[in-house]
Amino acid sequence: MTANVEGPAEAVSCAQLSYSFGATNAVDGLDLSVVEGETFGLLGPNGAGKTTAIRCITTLLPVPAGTVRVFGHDAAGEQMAVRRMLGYVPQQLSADAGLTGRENVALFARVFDVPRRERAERVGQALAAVDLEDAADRLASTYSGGMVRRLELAQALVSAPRLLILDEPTIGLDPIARTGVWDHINAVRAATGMTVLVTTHYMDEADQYCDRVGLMHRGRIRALGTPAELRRGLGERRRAEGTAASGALPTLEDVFRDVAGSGLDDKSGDFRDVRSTRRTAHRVG
Ligand SMILES: Nc1ncnc2c1ncn2[C@@H]1O[C@H](COP(=O)(O)OP(=O)(O)OP(=O)(O)O)[C@@H](O)[C@H]1O
Repeated sequence: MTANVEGPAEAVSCAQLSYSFGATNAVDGLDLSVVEGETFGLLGPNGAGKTTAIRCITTLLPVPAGTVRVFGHDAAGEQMAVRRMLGYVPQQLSADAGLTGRENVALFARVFDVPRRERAERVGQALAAVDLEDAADRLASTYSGGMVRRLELAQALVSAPRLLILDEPTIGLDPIARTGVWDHINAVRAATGMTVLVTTHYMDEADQYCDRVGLMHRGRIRALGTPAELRRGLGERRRAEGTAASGALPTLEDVFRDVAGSGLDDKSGDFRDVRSTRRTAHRVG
């Protein structure tokens, strides 16, 4: 491990991480570095390997090749130390509809070993951080989609993680609910200095909320930088090639299409849409 006397620590470091499902190389030699305190967006088309990489980082999948470190702890050899550092909001529903909001968060507090005498206060603080105090004693089955997402955020925050990992936190939410989720993430971040690693398919969110983004395609990062750097880079390249559209600066979506190329136009997008819609309907219904 390298001594890092100056500057922020590395919150996540993946070196040559690979993970295969049979013949499918889902993650294929991924190098990734997330700096402490930043919000890092992992973008990429369906099937790029984002969720698989995240599951390796959270220790939910093993690390068969390469290394993964979270604040210096090896995900392969120090699983419990890694888990104690992070809060994780997965794509799938993690709240129990048959429990109240408070009971759901209390369950996570127990699982994450929040000391018994601090639990009630910490659960209250986590619910307050996502603006769910008034609804805390209602069954989660009565919550809207946006409230469920905020509840899942409270579950992940109750252990006061140094690193919050969110897999598509705003998928299927209306624009106001999406803004609400981000406002709460950013408020906690401002108060605690927490690092955030997020995947999203919403380029506008990545542009607005992420300090840096990595565009993943076929298992590894193909473009990396601040959203502004990536947009500027594509603009300069197009001007040099003489292919710049008059007046219009490239958007992050243009960068995404440039990196992912024809991969965007295959069948997976349609399947994805269906899956997202179903997932949202399931959440809210
Ligand atoms: N449990 C699994 N069994 C077999 N193949 C899998 C499994 N999970 C993922 N894959 C495959 O691994 C590849 C990467 O999938 P992954 O879910 O990591 O991508 P992703 O970038 O998160 O996609 P999305 O944006 O659609 O969530 C895809 O080809 C996918 O079909």
